[in-house]
Amino acid sequence: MLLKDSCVLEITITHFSGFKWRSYLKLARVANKEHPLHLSLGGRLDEVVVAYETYGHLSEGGDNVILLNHALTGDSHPSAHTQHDEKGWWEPLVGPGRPLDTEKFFIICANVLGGCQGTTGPASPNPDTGLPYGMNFPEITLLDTVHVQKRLLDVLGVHHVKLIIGGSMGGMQSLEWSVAYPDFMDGVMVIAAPGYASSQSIAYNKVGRQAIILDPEWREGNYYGGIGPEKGLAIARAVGMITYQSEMSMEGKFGRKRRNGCFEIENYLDYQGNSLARRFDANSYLYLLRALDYYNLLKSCNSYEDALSKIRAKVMVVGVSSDILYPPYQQEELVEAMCDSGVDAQYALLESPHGHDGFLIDFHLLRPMIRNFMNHLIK
Ligand SMILES: CC(=O)SCCNC(=O)CCNC(=O)[C@H](O)C(C)(C)COP(=O)(O)OP(=O)(O)OC[C@H]1O[C@@H](n2cnc3c(N)ncnc32)[C@H](O)[C@@H]1OP(=O)(O)O
Ligand SMILES: N[C@@H](CCO)C(=O)O
Repeated sequence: MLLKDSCVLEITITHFSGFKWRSYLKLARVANKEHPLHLSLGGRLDEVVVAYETYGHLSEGGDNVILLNHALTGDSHPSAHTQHDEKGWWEPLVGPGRPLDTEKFFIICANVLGGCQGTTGPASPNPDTGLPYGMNFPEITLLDTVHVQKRLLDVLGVHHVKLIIGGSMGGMQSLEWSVAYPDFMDGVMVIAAPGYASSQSIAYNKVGRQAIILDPEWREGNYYGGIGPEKGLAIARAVGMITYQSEMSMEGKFGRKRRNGCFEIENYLDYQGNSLARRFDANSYLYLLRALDYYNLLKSCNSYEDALSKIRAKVMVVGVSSDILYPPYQQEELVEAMCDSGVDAQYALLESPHGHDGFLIDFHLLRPMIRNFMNHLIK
């Protein structure tokens, strides 16, 4: 659905003080009272603004679009726009002459629904009250984020994309895309993401959420303008960081080294936890972890096979050899099920010691994988 009154807004209102305005950030309203967003779990949003960035130029035929999806705590900034701009989370992969080549392709990256970097989320004002939603924000799924992205592409006049790509939560969104809008893309590349959230991954998320909601500063989610549950969020991130690494990478980096009376791994987890507490909204973290828990391609269909058989795109699934969060057998299982459903799907293993976050570190290994898949799409 194309909203006739969609427009780029001058500012987005958010009550999250860690929101970082970047000069290349663009905003689009993709839902309003006349065209609300009906959510998969029954809720509704009467106002949705999406924060996004674009790289390169849309070709005349509109056949050069790549949609790039970020992971849990990422944002719409995968790469610097100029040499003076801040580096992004996929800097070595996105840019002129890089595998996601901004001289050839029009690359779009949007902050997710429920996020805290410009797109509508729990820190946004509830249009009914003018106050931040907090925990009155409706429950969301990654499929809802996909519908929001689709509305954004409609607004941008994009009718087809060459590739949808992402790692971790970004990979899950890419898969949701391939099932929800099967004819909209030529290819989908999914890195370090499973076909559904495992019980173990839900367990880690449970601990993270508990750390936040048991922080007295969480105040049932009504902390905007105050301190907020910084300690709880830092603990939640520490748990997450353990799952994003591997025994080998931690042993290599920290071993049993000590400093200031603590093991270095403890210092590291404190540092990473506190860093996230400064740059991320705790309520967004709660909602996005829950969306990860709900992720299950079964949901939109009668069976996993039914869902996968809808896919028309060519698919490349990459597992990270040392990933303890979404171990490679989960990607192998997914590709096997896809092939059984008649999908043109391939599997590749990224041999990395860095664990789940290998997709944010081992760029030299990802580079040829992306290039090869792009060539496969162009054939
Ligand atoms: C799409 C997206 O997913 S976007 C979100 C991705 N970004 C994040 O997750 C942000 C958190 N950062 C990270 O997890 C990592 O930096 C990665 C995955 C991006 C890269 O991994 P690596 O290159 O192996 O970095 P590493 O895990 O060693 O972390 C480096 C940071 O920890 C700090 N650090 C390292 N050792 C210690 C220690 N013993 N004590 C305290 N701090 C430490 C470093 O100073 C550095 O800080 P900086 O990021 O402020 O410069
Ligand atoms: N470390 C990344 C990946 C998590 O899946 C992030 O924070 O988004």
